[in-house]
Amino acid sequence: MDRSNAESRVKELQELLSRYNYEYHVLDKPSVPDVEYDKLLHELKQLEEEYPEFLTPDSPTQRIGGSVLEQFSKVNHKTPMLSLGNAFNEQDLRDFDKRVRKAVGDKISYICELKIDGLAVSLRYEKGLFVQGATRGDGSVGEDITANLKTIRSIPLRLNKPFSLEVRGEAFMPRSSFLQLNKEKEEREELPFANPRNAAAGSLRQLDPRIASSRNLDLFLYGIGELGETGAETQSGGLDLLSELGFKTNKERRKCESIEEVLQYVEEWTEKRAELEYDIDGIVIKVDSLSQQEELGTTVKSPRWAIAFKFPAEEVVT
Ligand SMILES: NC(=O)c1cc2c(N)ncc(C(N)=O)c2s1
Repeated sequence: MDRSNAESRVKELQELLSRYNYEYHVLDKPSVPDVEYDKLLHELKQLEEEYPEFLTPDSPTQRIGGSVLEQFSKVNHKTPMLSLGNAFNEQDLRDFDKRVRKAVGDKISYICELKIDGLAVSLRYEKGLFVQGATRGDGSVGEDITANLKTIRSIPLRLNKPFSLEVRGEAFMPRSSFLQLNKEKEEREELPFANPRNAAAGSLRQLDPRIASSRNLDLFLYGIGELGETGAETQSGGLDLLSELGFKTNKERRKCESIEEVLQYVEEWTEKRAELEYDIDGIVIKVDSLSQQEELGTTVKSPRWAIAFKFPAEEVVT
């Protein structure tokens, strides 16, 4: 194949494989069998080896970086990654609703989202390209785990629009992967992980991205830093925008027009959370309007416009 054909074939394969990857890992609706994906990926790897000038950092072949890191460098979060205030029962939620109404009046809508039991991370994109990913750390300073996050196939290496923004989400390990990993650990007489959250945290803290890549991690995005730039007016609109940009968001979210509807949603998921393929440790309830969120503001450590209902800890069967 001559150079100019190689260049257009590389571009065609990068587009095609990014789309197939998106269909499989974000939409969970693959349009081609794995063997087709692997064949095309192999062809792209060969062409990029033969013509390295056509290799780009966002190519589907660049998910697993080469080097093993000595240590993680530090990342200062532009906007702090706050923690959430907790609610443990119906009265706590009613008190939250009262506080919100007192501050911004009675015209409010809430959005309820599943609280993923994983590790909070932030991803930074510049002109649409994934450039850096970090752990929450202490909320202001986290660890640079870009190489490990690149191995999570549902994270787009390039957005559908050349936006520069920071997004937040929860990295997690699906329960099936957790059970498989512990089975392999026990076979190797290694100490198993206590739960999927520890397994996800331990995997993202590996200095060798090849190990992180083997752990089948995933990520749900739920927040956009500096929302204003993107024109979203509500949290639910922000989630729709994240989906449009190619991110994986959790589809179980629900708009609630009253605290009664919030309580219903909490009740529903208290019952059926075991049906999910991943662990959740509660429900996050947020005031949907971003201008009302601004009005409510934050305390030093958590937003006044959101609260986490925590499920009662499950009795550990010994
Ligand atoms: N600490 C936080 O602010 C959050 C933590 C989490 C979490 N673990 N899962 C889901 C959400 C969400 N959908 O907003 C949030 S928000």
